[in-house]
Amino acid sequence: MAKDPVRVLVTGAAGQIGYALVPMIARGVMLGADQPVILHLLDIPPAAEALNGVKMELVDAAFPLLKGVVATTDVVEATTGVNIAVLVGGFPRKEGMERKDVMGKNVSIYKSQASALEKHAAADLKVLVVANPANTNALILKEFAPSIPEKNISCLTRLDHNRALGQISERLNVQVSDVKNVIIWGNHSSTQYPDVNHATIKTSDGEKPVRELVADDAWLNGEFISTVQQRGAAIIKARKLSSALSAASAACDHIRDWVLGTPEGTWVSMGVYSDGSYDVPAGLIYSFPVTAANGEWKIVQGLPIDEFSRKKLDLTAQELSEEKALAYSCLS
Ligand SMILES: NC(=O)c1ccc[n+]([C@@H]2O[C@H](COP(=O)([O-])OP(=O)(O)OC[C@H]3O[C@@H](n4cnc5c(N)ncnc54)[C@H](O)[C@@H]3O)[C@@H](O)[C@H]2O)c1
Ligand SMILES: O=C(O)C[C@H](O)C(=O)O
Repeated sequence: MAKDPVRVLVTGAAGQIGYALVPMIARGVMLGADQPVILHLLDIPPAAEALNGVKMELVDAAFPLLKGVVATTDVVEATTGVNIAVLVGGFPRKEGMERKDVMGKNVSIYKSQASALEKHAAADLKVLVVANPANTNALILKEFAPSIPEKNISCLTRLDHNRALGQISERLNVQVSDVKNVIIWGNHSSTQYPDVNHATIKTSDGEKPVRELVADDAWLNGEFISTVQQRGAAIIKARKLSSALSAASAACDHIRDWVLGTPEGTWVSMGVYSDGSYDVPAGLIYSFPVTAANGEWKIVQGLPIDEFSRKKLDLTAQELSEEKALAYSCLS
């Protein structure tokens, strides 16, 4: 029997990530090739005409899985009945700006969208915040939507995770699909800690540690980390626009693994509400290694953390605590 359609909201749908993301969702990349979807697209009035153009193209693409498109500038209409919300709407960082510069503009959007989602979305709503500052926007959303379970609110660090896989694959000239279990800890910002201490590569002799195969700790502890941390800025410098196709693809990976489950023996990185695991302060949205099954994620427990890593986990937690305070000061 055909499945009932899932309603997926994309905010900022007239923007560049939105333009890359909505066809992926309509093709089944996010929820599977047998899952019909109804797309809810929200943007603000100045972008209404462009948003309508996106809707026209979705109709023109004749996606078999796409059962309807609601394109609107009305937050209530956009959020009504949605099962999944991918929140991309906001102001992106431009060349030379730090994420903190976009804080004030964005957290107030997330406060108001929290209320709309709380009132109008489906009871099983899962939220992915993409717009920066992604962790802190997600935290504000959580705090201003107290009836949405905290386990249903997340932010995107899968792009950073995928970037780390990509760097290892390039360095060793191996298939990216043979690299797994890197971790992004902390903030989706330049303080994030891309950690390869538990990462492995599939070889003809079984799985081998990334550290052993790379055999260059100076690179792994230095340039590798800074390349992943600074990749967003490098894309902005090259494109004069922030990453879009890779962000859209990562958003699909994030929701797919959350809803359909992570492969056996594999974890991914998700920004989720901290419960104090790994001595990360509770009450932050922090990126952890997670596995998922039956639509629920779980933080991978018990990984040994060495002294080098500990400092980096703490540094990015510190930044998130400061962002939280700054967000509240912007809202008051
Ligand atoms: N977490 C990540 O990995 C990651 C990666 C790339 C980009 N980003 C962030 O994603 C966001 C979107 O990036 P983009 O390049 O698509 O930007 P963009 O400017 O092209 O698109 C943003 C869209 O949001 C709309 N918008 C603004 N306020 C809104 C509101 N209140 N409600 C609904 N829509 C609203 C704008 O009109 C615009 O169409 C930015 O904040 C960017 O920094 C995050
Ligand atoms: O760095 C940015 O602001 C853009 C985005 O978050 C990215 O990681 O590409």
